[in-house]
Amino acid sequence: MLTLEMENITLAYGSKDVVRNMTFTAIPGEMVGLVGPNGSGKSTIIKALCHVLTPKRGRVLTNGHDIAHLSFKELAKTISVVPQTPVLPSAFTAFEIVLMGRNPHLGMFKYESKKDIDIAWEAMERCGVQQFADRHISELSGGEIQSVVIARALAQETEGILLDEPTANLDIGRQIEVLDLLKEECTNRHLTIIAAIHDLNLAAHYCEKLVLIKNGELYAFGTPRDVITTENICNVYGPGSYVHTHPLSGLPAVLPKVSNINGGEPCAIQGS
Ligand SMILES: Nc1ncnc2c1ncn2[C@@H]1O[C@H](COP(=O)(O)OP(=O)(O)OP(=O)(O)O)[C@@H](O)[C@H]1O
Repeated sequence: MLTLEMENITLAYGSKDVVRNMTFTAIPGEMVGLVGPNGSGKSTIIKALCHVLTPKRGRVLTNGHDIAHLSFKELAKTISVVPQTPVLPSAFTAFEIVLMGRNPHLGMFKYESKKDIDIAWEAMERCGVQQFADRHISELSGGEIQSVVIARALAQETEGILLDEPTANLDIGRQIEVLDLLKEECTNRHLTIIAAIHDLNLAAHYCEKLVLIKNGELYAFGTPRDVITTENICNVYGPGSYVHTHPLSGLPAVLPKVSNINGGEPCAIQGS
């Protein structure tokens, strides 16, 4: 089981700090959503959590150990990553891409065993992409590729999964399928999942905790009910939306304010 912590992290590109003093913790069985406007630092945080980017200050801890001291292989056995724009070899089939998830588990100069092949195939079935197994990755749509890369992360069998906009290229039906699957994996296998998610309503529905980021700084951290309030959302994203309570789930739901465009008056603000 994996506890993943950011401890007072500052992240920079060159001399420019883009994330400052970021602290939060994700625990097993919890999905944590990174939410915030474009350019607020979500992808940069994901990069630091998988040690692609070294912090200027602060530490990333896996079960209390500084991630900087883990070997590449140890890290790959602990955390898998679904990037926003995966760079994949176009000549590979979808199955070969998913099988790559087994690489950290192979010995030196060893090929995949039948067990590795079974695990990769099962991950494809769980993600509903088995029908693409023999197709080259260059022949798949953006949404199909995204699902294949999620299958690769599951095949890696790590206790932590980081996802940068996992539903960005998916239609609403697939968004729900993918988030249902991640939620089920998270709950049943006690995984620790951190995902950058733009859609605040999906984030509120699926995540136990949210990290709300404004200009690279932590604006709020807590449950969706604590974090998604009209006041917080307007302060971070601007005044165009309001938060009401979803009639079925009781969770916060974000809608545009009624504007003069469709003849209405701005709505009274609720739930702040
Ligand atoms: N490689 C880079 N070099 C320099 N600056 C960068 C680099 N990558 C990102 N940035 C800058 O860092 C800031 C944070 O970017 P980041 O991609 O983390 O934001 P984000 O919240 O993921 O945005 P989005 O929601 O648009 O994907 C932005 O100002 C961006 O321009």
